Amino acid sequence: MAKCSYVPLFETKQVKGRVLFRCIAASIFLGICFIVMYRLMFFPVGGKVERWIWIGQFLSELWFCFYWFLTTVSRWNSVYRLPYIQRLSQRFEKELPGIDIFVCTADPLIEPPSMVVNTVLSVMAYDYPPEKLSIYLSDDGGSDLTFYAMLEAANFSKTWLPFCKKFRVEPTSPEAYFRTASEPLNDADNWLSVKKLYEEMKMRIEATIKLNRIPDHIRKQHKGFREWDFVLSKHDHQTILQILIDGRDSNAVDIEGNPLPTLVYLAREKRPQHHHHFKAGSMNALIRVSSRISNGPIILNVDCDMYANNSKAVKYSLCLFMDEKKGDEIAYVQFLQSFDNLTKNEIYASSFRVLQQLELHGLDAIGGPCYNGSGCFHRRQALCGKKYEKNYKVDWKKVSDTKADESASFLEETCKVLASCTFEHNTTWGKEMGLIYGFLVEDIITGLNIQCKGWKSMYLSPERDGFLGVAPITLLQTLVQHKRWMDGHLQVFLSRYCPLLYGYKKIPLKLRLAYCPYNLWAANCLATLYIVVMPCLCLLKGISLFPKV
Ligand SMILES: O=c1ccn([C@@H]2O[C@H](COP(=O)(O)OP(=O)(O)O[C@H]3O[C@H](CO)[C@@H](O)[C@H](O)[C@H]3O)[C@@H](O)[C@H]2O)c(=O)[nH]1
Ligand SMILES: [Mn+2]
Repeated sequence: MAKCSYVPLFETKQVKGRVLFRCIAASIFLGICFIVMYRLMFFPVGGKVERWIWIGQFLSELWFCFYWFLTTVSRWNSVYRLPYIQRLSQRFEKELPGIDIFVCTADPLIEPPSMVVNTVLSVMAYDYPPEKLSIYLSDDGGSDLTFYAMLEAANFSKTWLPFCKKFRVEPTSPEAYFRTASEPLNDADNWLSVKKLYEEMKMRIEATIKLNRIPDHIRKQHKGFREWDFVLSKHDHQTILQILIDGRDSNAVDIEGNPLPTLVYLAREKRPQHHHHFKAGSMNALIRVSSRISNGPIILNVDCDMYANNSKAVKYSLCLFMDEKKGDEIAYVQFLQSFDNLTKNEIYASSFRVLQQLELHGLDAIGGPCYNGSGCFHRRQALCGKKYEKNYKVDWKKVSDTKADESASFLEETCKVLASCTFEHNTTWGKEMGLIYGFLVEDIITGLNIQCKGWKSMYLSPERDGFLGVAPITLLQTLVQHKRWMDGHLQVFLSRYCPLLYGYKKIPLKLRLAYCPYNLWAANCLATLYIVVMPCLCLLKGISLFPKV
């Protein structure tokens, strides 16, 4: 392609309202100056207790000022990206790369297989050539119930994919779609019959879950069930790998004869004496297994509780990765995460609106958003630990066709070792390669590490949300999640990966500072507790905190 004909595949725009935001920030800064002046000028002279309380308050206030400064860094300059998928289709019609999609699930009781099925079907139905999509489900629950649900999904996809195309279904999760859509005027019979098929499938899955075992007549339907004869428990079993749909097989077609995406079920080996490293461990096993089977240069990671809500998301992300000028330095493209179970007043602020709609756009302007675990497209090489080198260029023609040519059963057997407990021994998996182990927020630390290797990341928030998930909505769920995140972030701050030090000379200072409000989220509790408790105690004791007039 001639260089002079370069037309960008995406544009970067400034978020509106910056001037207003900066005026408000300036006024807050002025307020802070007054507070500091007040604390210094009216320092109590009499009374030892008063003096110490005063100092405590002053320190708490200084902490909040510092925290405000950190958050302001990430909000100062916000940008958003505008991808042009028409240009992408025109330019790369034949060279679109393979996409490997990883869905993680861990427990059939907490994450019901009927939900997992919906997530898997939603990503199978992306508006993208199906022969270039490979979906991998990692089942850390090692459950034959989840495996059975995947068989049902594989079967239903033969109807669902052509249906999505015909009726331009959005969202492509059947549960979410049928919840709100009503039948069209034309071809209502067909529409209703597919809805019925879906409901029957859902009922079959739920009945099996209720039964809590796979009935014999179903067990006979697939060779894969025989694997469970050797499963001792969820924490003690061999690798189970089954290619449920082999996209390379010319017989793997939907009811209209179009090819289907590849669908793979993986339950990596688990043994009580080996640490499994939670989601990071399962992602790393998926990276290795997929590299043998489909080896897509781009990997999408979604949690099983987050379905694809925008069928164009793959193409949107490719507009960024494949842009000739700016694409080659991007390691990952994080999508805004939204939730479809939010309560009206959202009393626990479970959707993290300020983070999602403001701060991540700000981070995007100063080096890139963090990796948030779900709804994120990765460049395989960057995720596998490659450092960014100047003038690194991808030849999309070369990487677009890298599938294995061995038979599915051969692949099933030979890939098992890649997901075994001992495979990672004496390797850099979990340290330099793949997702990093040992942190409660493996996503954040992995994203930071990738950025420190010279890569950029970008943030996408299309008008129609890319992904919709399930947020905690009860107090208990919220406390558990927030505590885990706070712990995880503080752990990052206190580790050798502390952005301020680890990122020195690797990422911009602004980005290092912008990571800190999240890392120091837990540390806020000390100042907050002081400010909340002390004045009340003083009131009870009759200690005056204000200057006498
Ligand atoms: O041993 C495990 C534990 C969890 N998971 C999966 O990891 C995902 C995230 O777990 P969840 O309990 O839903 O955590 P959330 O707090 O909702 O997840 C957010 O925060 C996590 C880090 O704390 C990230 O891993 C997630 O991607 C991010 O969406 C789910 O799909 C799980 O199935 C596994 O695969 N194996
Ligand atoms: Mn979740």
